[in-house]
Amino acid sequence: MRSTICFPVQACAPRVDGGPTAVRDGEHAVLRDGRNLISRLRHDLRLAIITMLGSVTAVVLVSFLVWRLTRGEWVAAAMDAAVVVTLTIILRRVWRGQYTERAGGWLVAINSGFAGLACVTIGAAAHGWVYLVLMTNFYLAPIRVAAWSGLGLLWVASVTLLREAGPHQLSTLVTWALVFGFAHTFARRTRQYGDSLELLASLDPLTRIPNRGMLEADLRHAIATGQAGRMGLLVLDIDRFKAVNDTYGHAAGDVVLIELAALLDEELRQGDSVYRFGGEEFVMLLPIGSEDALSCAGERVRAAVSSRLAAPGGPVTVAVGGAMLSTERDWQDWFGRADAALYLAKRDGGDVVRIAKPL
Ligand SMILES: Nc1nc2c(ncn2[C@@H]2O[C@H](COP(=O)(O)OP(=O)(O)OP(=O)(O)O)[C@@H](O)[C@H]2O)c(=O)[nH]1
Repeated sequence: MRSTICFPVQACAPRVDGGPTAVRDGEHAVLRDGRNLISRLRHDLRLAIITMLGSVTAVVLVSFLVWRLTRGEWVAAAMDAAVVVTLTIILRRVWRGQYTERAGGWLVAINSGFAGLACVTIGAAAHGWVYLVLMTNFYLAPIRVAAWSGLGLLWVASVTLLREAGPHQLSTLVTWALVFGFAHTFARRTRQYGDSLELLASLDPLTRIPNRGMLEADLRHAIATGQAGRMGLLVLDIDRFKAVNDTYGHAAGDVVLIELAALLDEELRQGDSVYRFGGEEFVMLLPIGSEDALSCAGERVRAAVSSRLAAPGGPVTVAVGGAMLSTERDWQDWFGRADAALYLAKRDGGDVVRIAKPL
């Protein structure tokens, strides 16, 4: 099956004239930013927790600040003000989509520091905050940062708690430790599930090789890192594959696809990658220096397939189209050149390699 490449729709240029329309555009932009933020808050748990904790901490600190000002405690008031300003900067950056992880780390440090300070200054009244901070730290920052901050807080809080020894203090200490342990385990499990999901999302379920999403990401990366003249792309399409399905059944077709993926995987050299683009079309991305070298690589793979791969009815062959990365800025343009070369290989009867001319 030939691939269909979708090109992005050209974005409309924004209006630059003044007057009432510009004011309305400004209002629309504010509304749009607001809607974007709400949608991101719905989908990004860490962003939602940073927003909730950051806002609540800022509001609580502002009330402390006012209280300290009325009592003339200037140094403490200045410290509160500094933390409120820091929190506001973090929240603004996070809402604009910048530094979520770093901001989370700062928030973890601020929250743990303040919870520890509160234990030292107001004692038992701050114990509820210790639970909250121990738990939320793991949603805000990388596990290691959260764990060390949590251990620091546990240490400070325990020292203040054990000034008076008794069953109440022991019970509080044990429940803090348990909350910390559960939050740590839960965060590790969640990260493992996240990693497995990411892996599943990047692999083709039938052939277990990287899928089209991975290919697009790698093509974009090659373009972004300036690999022009140093990266080549081969697009392979099985010849008359429909006949295999129609004659021997879909399951036999699936076996051919799996075996082809395994064979291409075996043919990879250092730095090469293979992907299933879709249907019976596969792609190889190779660090390679010229059209001639790309043609040789395509020929080697084509010959390997025709000599080693068989369907129930006989040998399987592939048509191969290739293109070196040139001045393209979009992966679709690069892929489009290789796909046009593949079209020529198909037109010439398949089981051949055609490489796109240099731009
Ligand atoms: N078994 C199986 N078949 C698939 C899969 N994906 C696509 N196909 C089949 O691939 C075939 C593609 O048919 P065509 O586009 O006509 O391609 P072709 O028969 O190889 O013809 P040429 O490319 O012109 O040589 C169709 O029969 C699809 O059903 C899959 O995952 N498993």
